[in-house]
Amino acid sequence: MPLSPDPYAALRNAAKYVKQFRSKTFVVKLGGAVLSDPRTRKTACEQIALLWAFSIRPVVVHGGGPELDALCDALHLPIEKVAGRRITSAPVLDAAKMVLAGKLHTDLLADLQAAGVPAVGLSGVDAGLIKARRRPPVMVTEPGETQGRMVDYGLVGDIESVDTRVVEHLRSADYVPVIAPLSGGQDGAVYNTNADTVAAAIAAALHAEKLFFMVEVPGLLKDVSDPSSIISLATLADLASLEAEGRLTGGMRPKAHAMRHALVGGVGSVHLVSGKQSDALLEEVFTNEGSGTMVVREHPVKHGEAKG
Ligand SMILES: Nc1ncnc2c1ncn2[C@@H]1O[C@H](COP(=O)(O)OP(=O)(O)O)[C@@H](O)[C@H]1O
Ligand SMILES: CC(=O)N[C@@H](CCC(=O)OP(=O)(O)O)C(=O)O
Repeated sequence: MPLSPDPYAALRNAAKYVKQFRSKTFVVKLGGAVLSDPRTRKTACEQIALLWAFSIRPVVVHGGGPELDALCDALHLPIEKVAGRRITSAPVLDAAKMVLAGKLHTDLLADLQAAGVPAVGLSGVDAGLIKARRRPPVMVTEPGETQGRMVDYGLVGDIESVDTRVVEHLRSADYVPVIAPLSGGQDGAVYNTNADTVAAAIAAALHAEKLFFMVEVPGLLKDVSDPSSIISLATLADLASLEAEGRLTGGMRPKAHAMRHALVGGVGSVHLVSGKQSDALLEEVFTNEGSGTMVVREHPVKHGEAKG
């Protein structure tokens, strides 16, 4: 529901949340679908700028899957994803570096800067921020399949540790870190790591108040083909049921895993909001009803309590 049409009532209501979230850390993960359209990217940056203006401390993590698909296509490299994660050969990893720590990353920094956010770009490789090891071949069962199959993801990194010192250093000087989903391994290795996984690990390591995923859809859907089937509030148990029923497919699978990781790791709540609908992030933060899906560990918000 949008803000109240009475501007003073809206202001009073929003002020409650501004006070509650002042100095709190919000990790905002921008998905590829939001980033690949310059208009939605700009709108997302403007919303992040408003959080920043209200003394909320954002840390941005970005994806870039669709832009990487486009480069792989142009370079005649195969695009293979299993359970929402990319099989990454050496040439695909090179393409990932070009997109995720190159063009897309720089364009996002420029938009954040234009919106008034003092953004500084990093990847997980910088100052050992994200250390990973190569994912060994794993058994994966896709929704609808009865039997799993062994998948070798190639140069995909499973996160082993997060060293937030460089992030804290930037934040202590009032910069906003913007993190690309690459990770560093032993002996100078670089790995491709899913951006949802990175966002969850960063949010947990920073003890973030909230983690937001800005996505193409309005929120978590009971039926992915029906945008009106949005679930406003879910617990981890609800998420597990949806997964068991095969209702989470494609990119929502690593996201579900990431949500679980963040909440178990101590993040207060995880939110899935539209990156396409203007102001959906602000609505989720500053209104009682919110706009998307709020996921909490176990206890549903008490009846009548606000979502914000
Ligand atoms: N139950 C579900 N609810 C919402 N989205 C879902 C669901 N199951 C699958 N999806 C898909 O997951 C997508 C989000 O994952 P992904 O494409 O990886 O996002 P991004 O790269 O933008 O972070 C949605 O756009 C939607 O197509
Ligand atoms: C291992 C793996 O899947 N890495 C992802 C990294 C980018 C990403 O996660 O982008 P989105 O958030 O837009 O999906 C990839 O190569 O697509």
